[in-house]
Amino acid sequence: MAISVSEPDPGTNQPLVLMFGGTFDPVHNGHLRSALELTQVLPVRAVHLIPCQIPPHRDQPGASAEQRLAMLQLAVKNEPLLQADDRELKRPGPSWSVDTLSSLRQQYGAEQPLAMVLGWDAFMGLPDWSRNEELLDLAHLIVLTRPGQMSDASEALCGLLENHELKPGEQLNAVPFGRILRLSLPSAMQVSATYIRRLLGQQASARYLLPDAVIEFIRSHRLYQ
Ligand SMILES: Nc1ncnc2c1ncn2[C@@H]1O[C@H](COP(=O)(O)OP(=O)(O)OP(=O)(O)O)[C@@H](O)[C@H]1O
Ligand SMILES: O=C(O)c1ccc[n+]([C@@H]2O[C@H](COP(=O)([O-])O)[C@@H](O)[C@H]2O)c1
Repeated sequence: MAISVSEPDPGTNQPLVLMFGGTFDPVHNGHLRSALELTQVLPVRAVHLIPCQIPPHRDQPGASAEQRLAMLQLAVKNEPLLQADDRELKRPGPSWSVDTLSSLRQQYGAEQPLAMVLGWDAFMGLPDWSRNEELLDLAHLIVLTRPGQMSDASEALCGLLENHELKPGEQLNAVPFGRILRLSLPSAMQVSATYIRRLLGQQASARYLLPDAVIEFIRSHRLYQ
């Protein structure tokens, strides 16, 4: 994986805009609690939760794109900083994150500190992502770590961390892009959508792992049976 060489100009210390992408099949409290806690531990003006259209990298989801978006909209209702964002659903073809970050960069301008949030598992796959060498020229990366989940990073990722990891005392929003922050949030959860789909497939309750409104949507649309 090539290392980004651009050095961002000092920014204006504006609060961050976060992109939190996912398949969200379905969205769950691991995603939601993380998104909310990010707004509590960092200066954040908006979190864009963005369901992908055609996952470039995995089996097709059990719920349609429209259903995954609808569940996300129900989940973030009444949380003003969390936005269900349908920009990847409006774009034909695979949802490459680099295109989504370009679109956010265009929307907010060159000076805006922008960060892509991803779990450690997703970060492990970064060397295979489309045009991955452009990502850190567009945004910061916030990598969420969970106890017990950390596998070793490849040589390419170790190199990337060495060159881009935020130094102690540095603020992520002091520059618009180009840094990596590893973060362990206070209530990191083990829950996954795979586990929820498995429970629902066995007619077992998934209550308290995702919002009741999302459970009701799943029930009324007979998803994941
Ligand atoms: N419990 C969790 N806490 C924090 N982040 C999570 C959690 N589960 C997934 N993520 C992260 O959220 C993003 C979207 O994940 P995704 O929609 O694939 O959910 P998932 O639970 O990992 O789904 P699946 O089990 O179907 O792979 C990814 O960056 C992933 O690493
Ligand atoms: O752009 C890519 O090549 C790419 C490859 C794999 C994953 N992603 C994005 O990473 C995010 C998390 O993916 P997932 O599989 O955990 O839902 C989601 O927004 C995907 O679109 C992006």
